[in-house]
Amino acid sequence: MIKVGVLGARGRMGAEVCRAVRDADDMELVAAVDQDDARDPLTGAEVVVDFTHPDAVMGNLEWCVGHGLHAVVGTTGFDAPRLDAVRSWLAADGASGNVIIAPNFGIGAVLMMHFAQKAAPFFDSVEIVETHHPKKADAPSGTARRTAELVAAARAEAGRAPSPDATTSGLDGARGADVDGVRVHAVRMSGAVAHQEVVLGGHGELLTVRHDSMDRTSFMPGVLLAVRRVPELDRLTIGIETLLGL
Ligand SMILES: NC(=O)C1=CN([C@@H]2O[C@H](COP(=O)(O)OP(=O)(O)OC[C@H]3O[C@@H](n4cnc5c(N)ncnc54)[C@H](O)[C@@H]3O)[C@@H](O)[C@H]2O)C=CC1
Ligand SMILES: O=C(O)C1=N[C@H](C(=O)O)C[C@H](O)C1
Repeated sequence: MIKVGVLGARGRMGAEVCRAVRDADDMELVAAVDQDDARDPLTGAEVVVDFTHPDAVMGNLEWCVGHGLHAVVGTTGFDAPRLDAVRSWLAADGASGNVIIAPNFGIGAVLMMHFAQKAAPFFDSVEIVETHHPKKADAPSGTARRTAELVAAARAEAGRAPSPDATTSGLDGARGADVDGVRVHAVRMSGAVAHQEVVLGGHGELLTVRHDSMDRTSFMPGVLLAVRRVPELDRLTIGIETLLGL
């Protein structure tokens, strides 16, 4: 049995993870911790899953690495300096745990990102529209940021010029956020869970790659896969693509 602890256990995702771990035949939920709870019960876990808040996750992760625990992190808000900090903790003398940080654990969402990355070099234009529930703290979503980075890298490698855009005047924000030269638009909508469209445009045609998470159970197969595999990974892994053989 894999002993699992959950950080953010009373949140939307954390509560779903607790359910999924309890239902898994090969896992045991040994600690369910939320804000202001002591972290000590997590020391009985082999793998800690974090779905908390971008402001909280770095402190949690440093603590997990310092205690030799493997960590599966779904919390968003990771940029290059944050990832460098995690790498430095993992490289410290005596550090023994591995960490996987994934902006999206939905299998369909990972495939959507992969398909967008594959398509990106073939089109003149690409923009991303993400739609989430209005209680989401960060914008754009971690998934949209990561998709933009992957799409931008694929286009740069193929020698693609930036998406054409003749805008010379406009209201702030009208053209979305610029992530590595890719425009990202964030919609916050009651009734939504997590949705993303990558729109690609070329000669007389548009291709839309779309994914919808209708329910937070959509993330659980990916979370459980990461919990099972994190002990055999090499220090820091970004995304679950490699776990899926992509
Ligand atoms: N990677 C993925 O597939 C997914 C990632 N997310 C991300 O997960 C994060 C959480 O999302 P939700 O569950 O919707 O948020 P939420 O607000 O419902 O839950 C967060 C929970 O974390 C707790 N918390 C805050 N600080 C804490 C701390 N220092 N220690 C322990 N618990 C703490 C809060 O009290 C709350 O119960 C967000 O960053 C979100 O973007 C959400 C869905 C899927
Ligand atoms: O906050 C959410 O809900 C989600 N967050 C992640 C993100 O920011 O990409 C993953 C998914 O989109 C749901």
